[in-house]
Amino acid sequence: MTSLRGKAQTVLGPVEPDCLGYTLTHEHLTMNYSSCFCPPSPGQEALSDGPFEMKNLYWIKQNPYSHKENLLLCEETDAVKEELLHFKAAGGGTIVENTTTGIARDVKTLKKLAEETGVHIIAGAGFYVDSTHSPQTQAMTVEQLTGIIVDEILSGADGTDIKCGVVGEIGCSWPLTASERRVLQAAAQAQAQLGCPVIVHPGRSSQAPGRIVRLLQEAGAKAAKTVMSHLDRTIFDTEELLEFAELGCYLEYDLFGTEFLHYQFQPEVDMPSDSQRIARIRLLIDEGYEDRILMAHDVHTKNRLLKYGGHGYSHILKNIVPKMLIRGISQDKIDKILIANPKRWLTFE
Ligand SMILES: CC(=O)NCCS(=O)(=O)O
Repeated sequence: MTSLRGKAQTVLGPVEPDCLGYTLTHEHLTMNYSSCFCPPSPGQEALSDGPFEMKNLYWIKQNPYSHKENLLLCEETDAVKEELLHFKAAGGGTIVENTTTGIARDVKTLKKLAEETGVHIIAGAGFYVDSTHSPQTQAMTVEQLTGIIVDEILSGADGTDIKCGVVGEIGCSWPLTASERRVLQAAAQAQAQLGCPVIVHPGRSSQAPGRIVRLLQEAGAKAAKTVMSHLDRTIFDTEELLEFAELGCYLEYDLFGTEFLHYQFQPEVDMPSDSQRIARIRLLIDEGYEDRILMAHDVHTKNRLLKYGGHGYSHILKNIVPKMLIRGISQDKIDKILIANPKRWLTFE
């Protein structure tokens, strides 16, 4: 328990959770994803190094991780600011910015964006996947990692006094590496000490989410303060999904707007469409999990921005909510998913 009890913590300081409003629980406003570059298919190297052009946009949409410039969301602060103003005009209130150590978190830029747009921005503490862990991170004990995470929440991140308000996204590969396991245990200890929200990026296996939640629980975390991200690309089987839901964590469908034929990180998986995501959410509501569902876009490459012909940060509010209503999901349930559930998760206990 800390003085943050009953509050949510934004990059501008603690706020009353009632003021958060419509909340996207998994986005990035500035990050560098070059560490996850996927070499292009033979013969496509020139496209990979080339600039954004109208005639390349479809290729970039299908191969987002093979276009080098596309991975540099950190270069687009002006465009992101404009988009945050659109998000606010569409009724948006809060964005949880999940960039952690390893993919170029920039809390100073987040603070400036919050000041200039009036959107509440909540920054993430902790570490991304193992391939981005520094040798120092790899060598740390759970206690040392816990100390860093707690400090990022209580004192400030990256040498600033700008404080994080969630732990994560904590990056996990499949299978989990030893360093990732220690980071998860540290996230759990930070949660036990501070009562803070935690959010996890699972490895690409349907077994990963369950393993992670159990590991967190064994290390002292509460499933009810934990979000499992990227379920859209991770659990496809209905029985497996409902079994996982029983563990009691938040179930996040956060790749809205991502529609492609070929999922570069895992070609054997068919990335669902937005309509299929809505159908999964409908199923979870029908099965009684409406208090556990969260939604977001996880914008993390340039091509997802309006500036590059993408869907932007307002896609859920402008396009997905109307479609959810058409599919029989009531406004009351939508408000649970986009307001009440994020608020409960983001409030420190
Ligand atoms: C930034 C990030 O981790 N995005 C997730 C991409 S994935 O394809 O869902 O793993």
